[in-house]
Amino acid sequence: MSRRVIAYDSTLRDGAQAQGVSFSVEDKLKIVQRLDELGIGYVEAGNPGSNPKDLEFFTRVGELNLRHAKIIAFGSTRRIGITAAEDKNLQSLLSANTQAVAIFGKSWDYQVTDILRTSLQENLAMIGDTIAYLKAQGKEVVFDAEHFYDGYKANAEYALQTLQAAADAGADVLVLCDTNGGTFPDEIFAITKTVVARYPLLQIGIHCHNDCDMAVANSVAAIQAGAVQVQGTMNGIGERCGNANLVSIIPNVQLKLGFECISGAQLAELTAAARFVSEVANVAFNDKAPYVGYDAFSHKGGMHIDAVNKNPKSYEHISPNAVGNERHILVSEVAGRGAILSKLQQIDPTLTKESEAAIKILEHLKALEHEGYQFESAESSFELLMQKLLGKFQPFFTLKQYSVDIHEPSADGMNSSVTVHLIVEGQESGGSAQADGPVDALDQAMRNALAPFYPAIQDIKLVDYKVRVLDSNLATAAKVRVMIESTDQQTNWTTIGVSTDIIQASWLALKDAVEYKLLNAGKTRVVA
Ligand SMILES: CC(=O)SCCNC(=O)CCNC(=O)[C@H](O)C(C)(C)COP(=O)(O)OP(=O)(O)OC[C@H]1O[C@@H](n2cnc3c(N)ncnc32)[C@H](O)[C@@H]1OP(=O)(O)O
Ligand SMILES: CC(=O)C(=O)O
Repeated sequence: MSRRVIAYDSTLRDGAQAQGVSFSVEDKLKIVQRLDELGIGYVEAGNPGSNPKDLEFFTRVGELNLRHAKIIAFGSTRRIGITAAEDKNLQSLLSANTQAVAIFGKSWDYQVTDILRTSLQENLAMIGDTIAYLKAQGKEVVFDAEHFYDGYKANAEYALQTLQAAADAGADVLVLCDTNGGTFPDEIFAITKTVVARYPLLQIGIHCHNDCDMAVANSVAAIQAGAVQVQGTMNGIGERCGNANLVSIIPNVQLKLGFECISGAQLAELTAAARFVSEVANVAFNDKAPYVGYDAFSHKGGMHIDAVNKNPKSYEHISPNAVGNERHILVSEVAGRGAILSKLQQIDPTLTKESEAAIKILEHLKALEHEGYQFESAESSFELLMQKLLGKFQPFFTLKQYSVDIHEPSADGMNSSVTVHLIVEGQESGGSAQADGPVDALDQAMRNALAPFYPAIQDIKLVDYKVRVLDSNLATAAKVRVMIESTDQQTNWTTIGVSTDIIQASWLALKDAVEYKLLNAGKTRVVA
């Protein structure tokens, strides 16, 4: 039977120590619920002695109907020279009313003398008294040995005495912390192995920080050395460079090392959970994140795409489905025919890699990318391009002319007036609009001209508009690339335009956005 590793999440405690992160009570409750659904064993949810928000959270978390996660309240050992019962922070910790608590204590001699400014003996008493007191209140106690690895390297005998004080007082789990994140995996492995051998009856845990970009590797090394509890945060958010990223650790230990951590069905929720937490934390999601990033299974090189089409294992270390992610085939100047074939076959199933059309479209794609287009992020423009080059597309409208008038100072914020003349269904149709920018006015004027013929375009909303200057050494004569993301509330799609004129680049991207919507709304215009 495979060994079980318990995932212990500290997103809401150590993650909340990340620069720029501040969770509301509602945020915390939502995240706890999601972590519970993911099968996380422990959720360290805050420090009740720290602030009223965390105290309120602990009064409300009982409303959730949790199935997996035990909620942990976190705090430090008692203050110097008082009893545990007299310590206000410990009283707050108890008021959180959780079944389990985590206590951190110093295990590096220098930290005791220089930071706590007390004797090594008093620190051992602080650890022992605190844990004994919490055990007497019926708590399950996790002891975080802060700076354990640095402490062990400086004074192994004392670092081990701190663990012994915790074990003697009845701690249920001894967690070895690489608090400064400066230790390497070989050291973590060797030191953890020594501790695991010393405490065969106690659970040993690992808590790593990412200051050398080693936190995941270090956590995995500790598990290989016998640790059974792994602490970390979702997406690795945390103090300084962050904590060990549970989103990488869980699939690593489960899929690569064969340990049991969460169920297969829960693992398939990992991508959605990681993105959810990032959204709630208001931290930009890392598209390059292993396992769960958008790019984790994106293939761009033509030879890679050809191989993945033949057998996904050729360039994928696991199936993206295992972690709830998906494969993306990117179309670009480094693609080959294999990259565009499946897209071409959706339009004309008779096409093959050897078809003249496949070769022609690939050449056209590469020429446009040389001009500044970038289709990997604008697949809708590429779909239209394929339709057009295959002679399958009949225009919904053609442009006769547009004129743009930008006037400053603006009257009531409307500085741009646009008139658009289109040919639709063989008739001329005009539209005009005023807005607080020329692109918005152009968009509205085009819709006004088209709405009588195609009411569906009223559903389209602009979600994002990005401009990138392509050859900046030409200053104002440079080409610009405009990318527009649109939505009709059901799907989102991105289109692109490139020109030396920003209005024309925007027009090209807007026109593609509307054509794509019309094409997909009815498909009536595609020639059979
Ligand atoms: C490695 C980690 O991430 S540990 C967790 C760190 N997390 C946090 O600090 C976030 C929550 N912290 C807080 O809200 C506040 O620091 C509080 C409420 C806990 C304490 O606030 P204050 O009483 O004003 O103290 P302050 O934060 O300035 O200083 C920390 C004190 O804790 C003491 N301390 C540090 N570690 C420990 C410990 N393991 N056991 C007992 N006391 C400790 C320090 O020596 C210092 O004491 P001093 O004031 O007598 O010098
Ligand atoms: C306990 C903790 O957060 C640390 O040592 O890093």
